[in-house]
Amino acid sequence: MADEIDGLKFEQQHGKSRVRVARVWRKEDGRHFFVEWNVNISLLSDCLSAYGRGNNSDIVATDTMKNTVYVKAKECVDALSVEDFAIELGRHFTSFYQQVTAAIIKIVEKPWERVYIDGQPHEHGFRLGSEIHTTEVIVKKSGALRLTSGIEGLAVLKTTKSGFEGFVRDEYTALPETRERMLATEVSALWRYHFESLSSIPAKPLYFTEKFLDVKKVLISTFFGHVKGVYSPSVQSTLYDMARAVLNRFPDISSINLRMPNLHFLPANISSKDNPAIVKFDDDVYIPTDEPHGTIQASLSRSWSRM
Ligand SMILES: O=c1[nH]c(=O)c2[nH]c(=O)[nH]c2[nH]1
Repeated sequence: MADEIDGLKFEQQHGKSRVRVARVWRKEDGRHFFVEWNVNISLLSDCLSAYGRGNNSDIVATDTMKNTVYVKAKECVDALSVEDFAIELGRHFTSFYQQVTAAIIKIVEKPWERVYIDGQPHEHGFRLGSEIHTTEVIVKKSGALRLTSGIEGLAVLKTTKSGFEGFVRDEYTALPETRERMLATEVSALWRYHFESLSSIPAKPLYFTEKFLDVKKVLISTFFGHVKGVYSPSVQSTLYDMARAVLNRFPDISSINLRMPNLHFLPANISSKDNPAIVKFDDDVYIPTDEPHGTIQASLSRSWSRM
C-alpha cells in the first residue's frame, strides 16, 4: 500500500517475526497431537502519523501481535493445519482492527513426526523429521485471500537412470556426456492454492496437512518413477515432470515453483605419474560435493497469473 507524505511516496508495514509457539492436543483415547510453529506477522495498516508525526494512536503493538499467536493457539481446541492457523491469524488482524487493511502471515512448521514403536504409532512420542512445511497467507480486509504452501529440504538421490547429453559444447566445455550418473537434489517447492477468498476455504479439518503430504508423495514418486525407476535426461526435465504431476493431480493448486540444486557426485579417478589408475572410476566410487552446485528452478502455472 503506497501513501503520500510531504509529496513523497511512502510504503510501510510492521509486524512481529519469529514468534515460536508449540501446541499439544490431548485426545480422550490417550493420543496426543503436537505442532511447533515459527510465526511471522506483518500488517499493512493506516498508521501514517506514527511515522510522520510520532503519534502512535493507530499502532497495533508488535507485542500484542505476539500475544495473539498464543491466544489463538489456545483457542484452537482441535488440531489444525499450519495453513488454517495462518488464515485464522490473518482473519483476526484484518477484522479486529479497523486500521489494518491486510495481514501477511508466514509460518514455518518444524517437522515433528509421530514415532512408531514395533510398527505401532506412539501415543505421545515425536521425533524430528527433515522436510519443512511452510505457508504464506495474505488476507485482506475484504476477505480476499492468497494462500501458498511449500516444502523445503526434501533431499532425494538416485544412483542410476540419470544422464546429461546433447548440451552446448564450446571451447570452455569439459563435461563429458553421460547416460549414467547419480542424481541428487534438495527440493524446495512453493505452490499456490486457487482459494481466493476466506469463504472458499475447505472446512474439512487438516485438509491442507493432507494436501501437503500428498504433494510431497507426488514430488517423490515422480522424481524416482516406479520401482524400476524412470530415466532423467536432465534436472530440468525431471523438475518439469514433477511440477506437471502436481498440477495434474491437484485441481486446487494453480501454480507451483520448484527449486532443485544439482548436488554433484563426481567420478573418483585418482592417478599419479607412476600409476595412472590408483582409483579408476567404474560407476562405483564418487566424490560428493555440494559446492559449487547447479541451480535449476522454474514455475508452472495454469494461467498467466504470477506465483
Ligand atoms: O541436469 C543437468 N542440467 C544442467 O543444466 C547441467 N549442467 C551441468 O553441468 N550438468 C547438468 N545437469
